[in-house]
Amino acid sequence: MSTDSTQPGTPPVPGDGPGPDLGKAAGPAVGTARAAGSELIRLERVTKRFGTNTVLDNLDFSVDAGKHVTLIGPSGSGKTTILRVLMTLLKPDEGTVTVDGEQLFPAPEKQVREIRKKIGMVFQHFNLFPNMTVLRNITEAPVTVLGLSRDEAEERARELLEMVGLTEHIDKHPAQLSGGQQQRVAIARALAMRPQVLLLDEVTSALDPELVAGVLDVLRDIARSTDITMLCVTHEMGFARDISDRVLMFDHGRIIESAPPEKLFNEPEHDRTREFLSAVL
Ligand SMILES: Nc1ncnc2c1ncn2[C@@H]1O[C@H](COP(=O)(O)OP(=O)(O)OP(=O)(O)O)[C@@H](O)[C@H]1O
Repeated sequence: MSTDSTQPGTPPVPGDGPGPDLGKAAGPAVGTARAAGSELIRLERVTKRFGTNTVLDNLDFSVDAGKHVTLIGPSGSGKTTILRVLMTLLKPDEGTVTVDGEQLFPAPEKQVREIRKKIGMVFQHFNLFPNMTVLRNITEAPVTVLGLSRDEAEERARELLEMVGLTEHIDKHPAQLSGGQQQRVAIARALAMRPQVLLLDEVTSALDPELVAGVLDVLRDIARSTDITMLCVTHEMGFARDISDRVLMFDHGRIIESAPPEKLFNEPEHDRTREFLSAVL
């Protein structure tokens, strides 16, 4: 299937819009090259329950390489749970999850580790190592997990810090930075692993309002100038509109509407989507 698909019952919406222009990638290489258009993530009939609470309900969707897909919907509808399943932080009760053609549950530990290297995640709370400098925060995993030399890792880190506009803060510790700056370090740290897909979980929710725009601008730039696949959970509808090839509207653990942003935001088909958008826009 050449476009991101949705669960059965959701009408397919033609046209994901243009994919990223792979030829115009400027700045540092942030992802691992992967044929655009091939399927990178697939969830099939995924159900996750916490006790009697069904948080993901027989969910099907896929994301093609190079696409930017955004999950929106009310609080508690299961958006973050999807990202946590992809990160193998949670195991679904039913269904299959495939990343780059390899199944995650069950999978041998070595395979899980290899799949995890293909996935970068940025969390709501930046989760930086407080005792390490900015540079060390970014180089640590490439050195210890990927086996890069420290010189190679530092060269990559410097390119990424330039991209997120933090070159002059390279030797500082997280506590010396604003929340927005810390989040930009977290973005650089995720990209330093050259993941195929970047998962973004409400990355601006913990920031003071005046710091939100700087972080979103960095992410817009990454979306525009690189070929990385993005799966974002966000309450920033303007951002979702700007960067997404497809927006998925969640409610009660199901995708109730899936469409390119211009369609979903301008002409939503479902009453629930209209109701949600009128509350948040
Ligand atoms: N570890 C857990 N144990 C029990 N319940 C959980 C756990 N994690 C999530 N839940 C519940 O699962 C439901 C979905 O949570 P999730 O965080 O995925 O929602 P969300 O759509 O991302 O919400 P928000 O927009 O507020 O972040 C919620 O009812 C939440 O309370």
